[in-house]
Amino acid sequence: MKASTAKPLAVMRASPLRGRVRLPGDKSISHRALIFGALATGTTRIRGLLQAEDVVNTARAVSALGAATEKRGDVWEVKGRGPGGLRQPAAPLDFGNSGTGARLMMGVIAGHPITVQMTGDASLSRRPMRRVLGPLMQMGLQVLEPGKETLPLTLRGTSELIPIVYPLPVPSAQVKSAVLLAGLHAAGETTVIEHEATRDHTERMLRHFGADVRVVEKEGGRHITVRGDAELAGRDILVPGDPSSAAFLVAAALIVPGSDVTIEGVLVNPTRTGLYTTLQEMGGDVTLLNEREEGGEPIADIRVRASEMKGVRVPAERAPSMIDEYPVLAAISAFAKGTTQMDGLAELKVKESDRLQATAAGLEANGVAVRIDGDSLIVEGKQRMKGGGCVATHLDHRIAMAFLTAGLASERPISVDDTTMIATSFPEFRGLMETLGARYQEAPDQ
Ligand SMILES: O=C(O)C1=C[C@@H](OP(=O)(O)O)[C@@H](O)[C@H](O)C1
Ligand SMILES: C=C(OP(=O)(O)O)C(=O)O
Repeated sequence: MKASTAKPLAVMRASPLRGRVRLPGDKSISHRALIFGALATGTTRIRGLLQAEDVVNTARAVSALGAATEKRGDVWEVKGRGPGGLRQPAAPLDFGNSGTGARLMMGVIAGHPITVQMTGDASLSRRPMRRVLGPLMQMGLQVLEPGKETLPLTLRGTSELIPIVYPLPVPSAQVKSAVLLAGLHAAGETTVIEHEATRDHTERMLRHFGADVRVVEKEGGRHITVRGDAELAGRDILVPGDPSSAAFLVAAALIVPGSDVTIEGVLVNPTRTGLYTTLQEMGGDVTLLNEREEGGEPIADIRVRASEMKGVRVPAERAPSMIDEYPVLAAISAFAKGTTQMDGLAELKVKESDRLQATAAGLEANGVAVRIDGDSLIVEGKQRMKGGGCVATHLDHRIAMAFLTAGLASERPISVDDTTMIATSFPEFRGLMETLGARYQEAPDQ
């Protein structure tokens, strides 16, 4: 039996998707704008902040730490506390479903002499925190439940953090960012070394706030250094449209015959655009128009038209630049001609669900030949998807949206067992898809 709060949904076939839309703000940038604003001296004004549950939880957390956040019209204001100025919260901080919120805030808490209990939902409470706690403990953070590596956790920070040089053992922007945020409060220079480029919004935005961030490419790695006497100054931030949310609209337009959709103002930072490169290689008619820069990030309008696609091999080194897009890429690979092989997907196993398993199971339930081989996912594209299956979403928004996208072109309707998690990243998903021509229908509880 499913929990009674689950909201199953079925996809009805779509007429051609057409129109121009603008998407809500990027989730990664939204979290960072709130957090950096809280650390800065003065007020930060954020336009285009994503108003989804993950980001709302981060806003609540920074408020509970003393940095008041307030919405005035379409601008979010954060009253920064200045260096070392966050205070002990009166209650545990609940990060809900959000790995980014929880892990980045661990880096912030590490540098303040406060004791903080952190909690999350069932999905977040299963996700590995050692990857962040390890380096932060080297710097001086204490975990009051020794040996425990999952939420809930109680952390005690210090105003005397020790700077470190930390080679990232996994390609994770969350780990990189947590260590750099702690480094802002350490005595001296903290360096993170990454061998695979992960999203660089922390580096870009810290500079925008006035921090001294140096990036040096050497010995095949990026050495990112921050100085610990940083004093950030409150800034204006404009959050571009989220390319990870745009992915569902782009994928839908590619597979529904006759579609022609333009999505305006999408972030096209090269550390985020692996999916778009891949879709172009598959023969997808995806064009970036009107490329420009806004608020230190590259953005563009994305035009996409329904296309016949062919299977490709997606190299492992591309994974960090499209890590959240594999469920939807795998789902629409079924509509391509031939095999699509996606390599280097180990990190997919530790997201909101084990996305490697959940994606493969969802495809199988809908008549697609798929297999997992080590860290690779291999989908046999037959230019069609039978459909008719119900997909188990495991508290994972991207699994839900991936199959609510594929179902727009499947032969029989696809349903998902729960849609509530979509609100964590993209509450407007259904409304926007319907504006373009998609149709969904509440499905009976499974
Ligand atoms: O830093 C970020 O904003 C994010 C980094 C990625 O996670 P990892 O750092 O675990 O790869 C990504 O999956 C997540 O959606 C957002
Ligand atoms: C992995 C994701 O987010 P987070 O790690 O912040 O929960 C995601 O949005 O796909």
